[in-house]
Amino acid sequence: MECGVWVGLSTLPGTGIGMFAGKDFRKGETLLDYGDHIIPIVDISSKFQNPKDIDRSEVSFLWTEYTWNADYFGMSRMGMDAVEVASAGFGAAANSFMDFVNVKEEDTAKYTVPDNIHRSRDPEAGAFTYHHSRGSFANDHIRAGQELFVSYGDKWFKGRKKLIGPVPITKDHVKAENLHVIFQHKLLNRRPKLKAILEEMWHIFVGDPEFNPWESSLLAALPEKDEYDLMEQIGLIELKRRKMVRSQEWLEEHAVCADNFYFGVSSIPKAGHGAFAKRKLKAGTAILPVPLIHIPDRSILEMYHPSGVREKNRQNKTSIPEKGQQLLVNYCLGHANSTMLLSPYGPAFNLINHNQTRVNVKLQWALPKRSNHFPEMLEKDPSYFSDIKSAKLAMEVVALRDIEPDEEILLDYGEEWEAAWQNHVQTWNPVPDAHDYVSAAEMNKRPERLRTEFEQIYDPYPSNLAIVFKESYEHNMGPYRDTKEIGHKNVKFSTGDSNKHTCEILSAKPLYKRTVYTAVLGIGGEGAEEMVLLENLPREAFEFQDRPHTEDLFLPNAFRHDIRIPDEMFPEAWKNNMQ
Ligand SMILES: C[S@@+](CC[C@H](N)C(=O)[O-])C[C@H]1O[C@@H](n2cnc3c(N)ncnc32)[C@H](O)[C@@H]1O
Repeated sequence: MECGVWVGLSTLPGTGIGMFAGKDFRKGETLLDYGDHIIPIVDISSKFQNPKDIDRSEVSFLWTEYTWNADYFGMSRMGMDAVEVASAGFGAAANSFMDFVNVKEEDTAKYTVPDNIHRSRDPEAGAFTYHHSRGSFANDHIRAGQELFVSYGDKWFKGRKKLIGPVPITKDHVKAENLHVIFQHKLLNRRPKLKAILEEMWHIFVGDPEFNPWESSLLAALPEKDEYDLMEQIGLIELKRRKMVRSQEWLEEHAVCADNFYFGVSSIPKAGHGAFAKRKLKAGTAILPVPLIHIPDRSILEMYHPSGVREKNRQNKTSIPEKGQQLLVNYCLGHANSTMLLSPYGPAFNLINHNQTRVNVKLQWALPKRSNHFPEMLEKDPSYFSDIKSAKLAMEVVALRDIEPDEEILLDYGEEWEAAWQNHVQTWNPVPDAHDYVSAAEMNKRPERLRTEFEQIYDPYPSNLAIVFKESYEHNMGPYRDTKEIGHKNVKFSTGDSNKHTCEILSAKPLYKRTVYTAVLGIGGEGAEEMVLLENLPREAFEFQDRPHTEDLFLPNAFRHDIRIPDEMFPEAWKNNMQ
């Protein structure tokens, strides 16, 4: 069967699912016809400051093991507190093995607002993410069957030794092989250089005060006992590489293809982006793996203003959600009678839209032989899942009928979702000031001259916008190096990004057929900032930024509803919330 990327059990024992190449890829080639869908999870840490949550001793949120820091995507300024990013697809579902990384993930995502959706007229505003298509590429020549490994970075593995044990990090395999050579051929053969070698070993084992053989990522890189002869012949790297390959037959039986779709704007007006069939898909076949992160208590996704949380902490009151729910809710699977939500973290599922008349796919629990799905979990109470620190559930998307190439993939999200959506559209009204709203992304495309602080008094920008100075500009160019420190002041807002600075435009003047600006920048951290006056700055040195909590996903009237799991497949044991 033709398939570029498969999802099945990883070749790394005990690590759940992995992703596999279904064909050869040249270095630089794109792995899938769609990138990761990017969903921000905002201010989630403020949940942990909530007395109600502290009472519950430990709040478990498994996504934190899979998310990315929003700094990578320039999204950290969205919230008041930390912003994490769910990068469903390679960013969350691929394993990492540092000496064998063969996939490069883009560190940016695309930003588009399809169908010109605007909060002044469209009930769809803020109901889906505008960040998408984070691509992944082969960073080496990849052969069919090889497991695909992304880089989590050495730091990630070092920080998780207690949780997952020692895992070899960068260069550990070369070091481990050298260690073996030293033992076998130099020390054991008692060559005259014994002293130097012993010193080297001493350094490796004893010189490092942190060294503990059971925690050593280097020793973890050594092969199994019966593999030493083979290592002698082909080397440790090649030995390991051969173990990270699945045959085509294995993949067809034990994995599900993740390469059946491409990305596009939905055929449903204003529904956002969608998934489209890349090839003919046969009725009754599993056409997409859906690995799931369990969220035993959906209240973790209630969203509120962090200052509101602090205020409530002081008064020792339980929290009342002030800002609705995280956008992630719209991408989760749930049931009316349960606090449990399941959040898909593999590729493409987050793109699938709802339709009841054109529905062509359904969900089913995954077959354990071709996923990381443990049916016994369906017998447990939701509270049991709080202590489960790795994903153990999976579904599959199954074609209900033959699906032709280019057809949009559509799922029935359930009666309750449909009713909630109809009600939302019928009762929706724009928020006050919606007509004035222009997003920073839109504003940054406009070529017009920036308004000075004085001009903004009588002709203000929409209140969601701030102008910031980009430090990257400072590094690249610099006709204005002539800076003057002019004092300190309290910051108006945090740019949420150490490379961007708050600024005020004092004046604009023409210089060699272009406009240049004089601006005061605030440089420094929280609280008081150092003020610096810069002159002759071009427009490229500035950008508009959305102030925290102003983007569409924070709209109090944005639609929020989980996708409903059909009654017939929802476990009785999970029904802890009978209304
Ligand atoms: C799982 S996402 C589907 C992908 C989404 N279109 C996107 O661009 O990210 C679910 C969200 O898509 C939108 N959506 C899906 N089906 C829709 C429909 N039939 N009509 C309107 N909006 C829809 C809603 O905003 C919903 O909350």
